[in-house]
Amino acid sequence: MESIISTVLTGVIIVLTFTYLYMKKAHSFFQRLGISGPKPAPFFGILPEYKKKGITELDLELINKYGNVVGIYHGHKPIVLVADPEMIKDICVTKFNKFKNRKVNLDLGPLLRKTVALSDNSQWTFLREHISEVFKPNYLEQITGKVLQSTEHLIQNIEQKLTAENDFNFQELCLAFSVDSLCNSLFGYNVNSYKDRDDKTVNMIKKGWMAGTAGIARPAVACAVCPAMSKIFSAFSYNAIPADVRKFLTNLVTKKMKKRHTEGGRTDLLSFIMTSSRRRSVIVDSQNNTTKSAANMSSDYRLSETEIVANCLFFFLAGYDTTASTVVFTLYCLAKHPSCQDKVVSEISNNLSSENMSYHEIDNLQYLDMVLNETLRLFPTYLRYGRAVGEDTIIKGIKFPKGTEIQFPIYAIHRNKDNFPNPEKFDPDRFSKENVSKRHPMSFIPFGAGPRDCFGQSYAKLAVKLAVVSLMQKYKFSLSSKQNDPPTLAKTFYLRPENGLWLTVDRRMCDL
Ligand code: HEM
Repeated sequence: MESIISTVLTGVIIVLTFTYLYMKKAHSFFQRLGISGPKPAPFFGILPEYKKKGITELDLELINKYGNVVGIYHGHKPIVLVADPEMIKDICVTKFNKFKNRKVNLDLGPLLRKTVALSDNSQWTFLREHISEVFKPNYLEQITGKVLQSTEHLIQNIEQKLTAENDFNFQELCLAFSVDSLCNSLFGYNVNSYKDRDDKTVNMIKKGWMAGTAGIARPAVACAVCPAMSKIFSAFSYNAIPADVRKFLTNLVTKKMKKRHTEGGRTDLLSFIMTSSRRRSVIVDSQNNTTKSAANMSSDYRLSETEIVANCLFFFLAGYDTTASTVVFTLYCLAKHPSCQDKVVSEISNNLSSENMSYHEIDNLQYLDMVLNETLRLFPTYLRYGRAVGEDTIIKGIKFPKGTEIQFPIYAIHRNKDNFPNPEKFDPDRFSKENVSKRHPMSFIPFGAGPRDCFGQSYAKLAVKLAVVSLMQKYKFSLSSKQNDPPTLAKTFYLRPENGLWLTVDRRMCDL
């Protein structure tokens, strides 16, 4: 008995000693590179701080205390936060080829692996080239009417609410607008999901969104604390997107593709993606591991079906919450600053000629653009983005070893007084042409930067502007007494108000 106990004890001591030595070595990474940062908590590094403070407060604190380059640990995984605009330019633009990919520490499954955002090197180049094209103005012009249909639903839902009260939470309404607008723009599926809460397509998309965003937090933490876990997840074929969502979306997209293939004549992003992919000469379906020459294909499209399904799903992961929260924060800023709201309203009434607003008319509203940029400066709904170091590189005397992960703390960069004096103040004039030209371009990066920036930004800006214009034409907004000011921010990866956003709505005497 005694010998069993002593063997077990010896085993435990050996395991603990190895774990301790591993942790010590992992947590000395930044010391060896001469990069400063907070002392990591054993095993978890900085992870517990996210729960306490949220990314926003934590990033502000870190950059204020340690400067524009900070070393932090997610569990045992080192991450360099870079907030220096010149270094951001080097990493994202000038030396892009050395920092082309994102660092993926957990394989999210074969479907998400085929998205532009999570693919690497030549697969990324190919996907990006074909898919990003459909977000160019000539295509967006054709889907403007579809986004407008979703703004009509938004107004119907507000009118319904106004029969009972004029004080309500806009977060839910705008989330519904965002998913409706994406469904309509992407597949021509015109839905009012705020009213029709049982809509199966929207519910499946929301389930996929939840699984692909908040749902990956725990597995990601497990891999950060114990890197060997990523192998275990792979061995068990971990898939971030539940099987029923994958099956539903695959059926939906392939059915819609067949219809477009046989009938044609659609104006939605899916049709545009199919057209754009025709130029591809070789088709690789990595799920089936097959390669075909496009010339031998009888079908009309050239991206594999799985690639198209994956990227359609990703548009919801990337655009659903971010677009909705941007509408909500813009309304909040305008409600809080009535003189800016008046300026937006007079710009609309002076410049918009017809009921049916065109892409170009909306794009020409310069003051609205300044308001949106200033909102995104204060409330960048995507809080951090990152790059992996592809080869050892020295920037401004700091060595970035190959394989290291870099993240850019957008919220802290936008609220740094060196970039934006008096940073807490809402002042759209910061985005006048003259003022923009005086600033470093990388001090404002709500959509990332360089060849791998967000190509959905043109769609997101169009959707937000159409929603804001449609609402301003009908209603006047002020802050509700139920709304705390400034709004408490949720401690999530995407920026959103914690308890929704409450606004008071009054009908304008006559529509603009
Ligand atoms: C206000 C809304 C949005 C914000 C704030 C936002 C922000 C961002 C940011 C910061 C990145 C990382 C860029 C980089 O690494 O340099 C990104 C990437 C991306 N976003 Fe967005 N996004 C928004 C909406 C959308 C929408 C609506 C779509 C698609 C319909 C979209 C699709 C993408 C894609 C595909 C990528 C990856 C690009 C690549 O890896 O090449 N985003 N977004």
